[in-house]
Amino acid sequence: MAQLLSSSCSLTFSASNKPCLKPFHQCSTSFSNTVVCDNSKTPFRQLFLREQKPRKSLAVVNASTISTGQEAPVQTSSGDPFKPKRVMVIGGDGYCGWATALHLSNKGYEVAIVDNLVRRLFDHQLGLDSLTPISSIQDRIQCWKSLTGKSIELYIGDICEFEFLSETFKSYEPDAVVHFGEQRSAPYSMIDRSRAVYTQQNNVVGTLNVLFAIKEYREDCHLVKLGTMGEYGTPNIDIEEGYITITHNGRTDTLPYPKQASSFYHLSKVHDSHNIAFTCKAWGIRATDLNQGVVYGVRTDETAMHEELCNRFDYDAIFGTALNRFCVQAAVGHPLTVYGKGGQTRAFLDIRDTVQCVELAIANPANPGEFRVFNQFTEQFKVTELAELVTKAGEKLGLDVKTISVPNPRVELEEHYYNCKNTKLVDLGLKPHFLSDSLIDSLLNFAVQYKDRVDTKQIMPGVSWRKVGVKTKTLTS
Ligand SMILES: O=S([O-])[O-]
Repeated sequence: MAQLLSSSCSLTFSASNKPCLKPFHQCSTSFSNTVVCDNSKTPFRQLFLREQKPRKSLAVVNASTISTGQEAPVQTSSGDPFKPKRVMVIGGDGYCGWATALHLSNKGYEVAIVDNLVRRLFDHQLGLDSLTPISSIQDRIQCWKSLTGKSIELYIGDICEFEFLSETFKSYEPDAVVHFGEQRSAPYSMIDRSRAVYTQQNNVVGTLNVLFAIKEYREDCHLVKLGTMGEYGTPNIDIEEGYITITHNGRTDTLPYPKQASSFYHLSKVHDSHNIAFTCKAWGIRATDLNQGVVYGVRTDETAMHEELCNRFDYDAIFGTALNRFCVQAAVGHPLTVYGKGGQTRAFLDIRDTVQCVELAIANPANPGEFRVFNQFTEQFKVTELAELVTKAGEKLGLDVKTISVPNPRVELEEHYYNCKNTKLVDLGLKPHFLSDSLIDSLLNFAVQYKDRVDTKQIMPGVSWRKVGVKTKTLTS
């Protein structure tokens, strides 16, 4: 069984290859507006907390105010206009999930967070920590309520356990599910066999369970699923939004764009996409796959409202995303670590655009049976370009920023063609926050503010795509 909160960071996986998480939710006591389950046998004392839902209708973003490009208004299966109000955010305690849950709540949606808090557990297991101190999910939600008067319901549990998920669905009755609840790190999935198996089981089974829950209990519910631009790999042709029209031997068809994922994590997202596409066809599920680029930034309008709402900011080699990591490296005088030649081009977006994109997808739902794919990013950069931008911004602040090339732990092209389409979210009304000097300045200042919390041992890559083996690793560097 996993030894939680162990300072020696020893980690054991159960025979089923899952980090041992159970039992996170066994409800027993109910009082006032909260249902609490306390399993005090786990060192990580978990609460299953569900505020009783007020059934009053709230002002919601009106789908009809934003142009969808669709000819007929989106309808429920009974023919009424479909206006989502109740949104379930799976993975709502994570980096993108927390920012999204608050944003949707702020915009007038009723929001429930579903999370098993495993992301916090990964940090304990691997000896990592967010640059920013983050409050417990219970304190975060309480703080939001006292600042805004808005309630967010909370369901703690694992969506891979169908009984938990079905109870949650029946209780909350979502109109839309935003699914961030996956192991989201490529390096994590390449640490060892057990993490590779965990990533694919967790991600693929979790999504499959969500699809079954929608079919069984909420057939009009719109699934907004976080995919990744990494599903496409780096083909030597333009990357379209989900589909490509091909003429072959004189015949033409529009087909799913080829997938060339390059880690067990990215492959889990490819498998998800196939399962979702199939269930849209077979069962009439309505779904949007948001193939998201690399997210940077930390503040959104909502998380900036109070320090207890502060989002996590990962800078380590497992969960840290490129630009955020470079800013922390610059702040503490660690050279920026470019992997290999650094000519890898990727698609990027500001976390303020993540929350905007999800809101747009929800407000403009897919039709029943439709499997939409949106490429969710705003700009493309080479890794070396990002390093140059951070170097320049650092110099302005008086920081001495150096860049080094480290042996590339990944198997990937280090120089390649890359040109991706991203018009669908813009057509729905996305107003991008492009990467500007002022954003990099503020990220750098942010990193400087918290630099005493930086553990430089977390920075260098320790997970190799070629050396991944069957022996369970307790440390990654
Ligand atoms: O919270 S996450 O996505 O690292």
